[in-house]
Amino acid sequence: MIEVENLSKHFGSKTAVDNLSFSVKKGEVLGFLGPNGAGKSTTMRMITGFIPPSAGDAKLCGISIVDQPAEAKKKVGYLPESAPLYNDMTVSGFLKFCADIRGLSGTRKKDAVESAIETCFLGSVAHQGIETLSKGYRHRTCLAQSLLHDPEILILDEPTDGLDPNQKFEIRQLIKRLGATKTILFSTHILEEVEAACSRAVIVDRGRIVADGTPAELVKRGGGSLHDLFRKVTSRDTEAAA
Ligand SMILES: Nc1ncnc2c1ncn2[C@@H]1O[C@H](COP(=O)(O)OP(=O)(O)OP(=O)(O)O)[C@@H](O)[C@H]1O
Repeated sequence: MIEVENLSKHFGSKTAVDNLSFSVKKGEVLGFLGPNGAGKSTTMRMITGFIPPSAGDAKLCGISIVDQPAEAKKKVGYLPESAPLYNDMTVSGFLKFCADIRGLSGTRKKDAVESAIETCFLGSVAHQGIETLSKGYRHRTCLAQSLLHDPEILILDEPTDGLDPNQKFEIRQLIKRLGATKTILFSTHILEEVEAACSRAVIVDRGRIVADGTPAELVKRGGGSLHDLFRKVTSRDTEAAA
């Protein structure tokens, strides 16, 4: 479903992503882990076509994001790290606006907006201004926009970042539920999320893969602790920035 092939990104002399290759099979929920600055967001931005790779490619349902970006983007819903929202719109107004951009109209647009509102539990705030929403609802509104075109693939950049424990739980449950029908790649700093929501995880460090396996395999490799494995295979942020 997602095939990342020798993907690299250089910003000047800085190599953010270094010849990365991995694949995510249909129905997998892959956790994308790594310390700050490891290259997770940059990888996700390249896979979703927001920035061009310096080298390599990513295929979404077999379609190259480099050669056929418009077609490939149709296959994917993306929740960026700092998702843009229009504060002066209502939730449903914003989702209708995003549906327009996705090229949906008529009944398809109405159904898509209703379905995204229902899936993300936004019914009670659908007609409320985005600026008046709590962080959790704002977050779910961002997530809802990524679902409008019913993509086969979801790429979520730190979907639980900044949420309170109840909201984190809700988003994890939602990811698990969406994972029943979609292929999901999501980044997180919360290692417990791997066991709670993922069928597989990849740990990156300095733009390279340093571990890849099921949560059980990774825990075993860490001698019973995913935290221990993470500390063993990744560098401190002071080193990573060097
Ligand atoms: N536009 C840019 N210009 C220059 N350097 C960049 C740019 N975007 C990212 N970088 C650098 O690339 C490296 C990887 O950044 P990236 O945001 O992908 O890491 P990350 O794993 O997502 O980190 P975090 O967990 O903190 O979000 C970092 O050193 C970062 O400073």
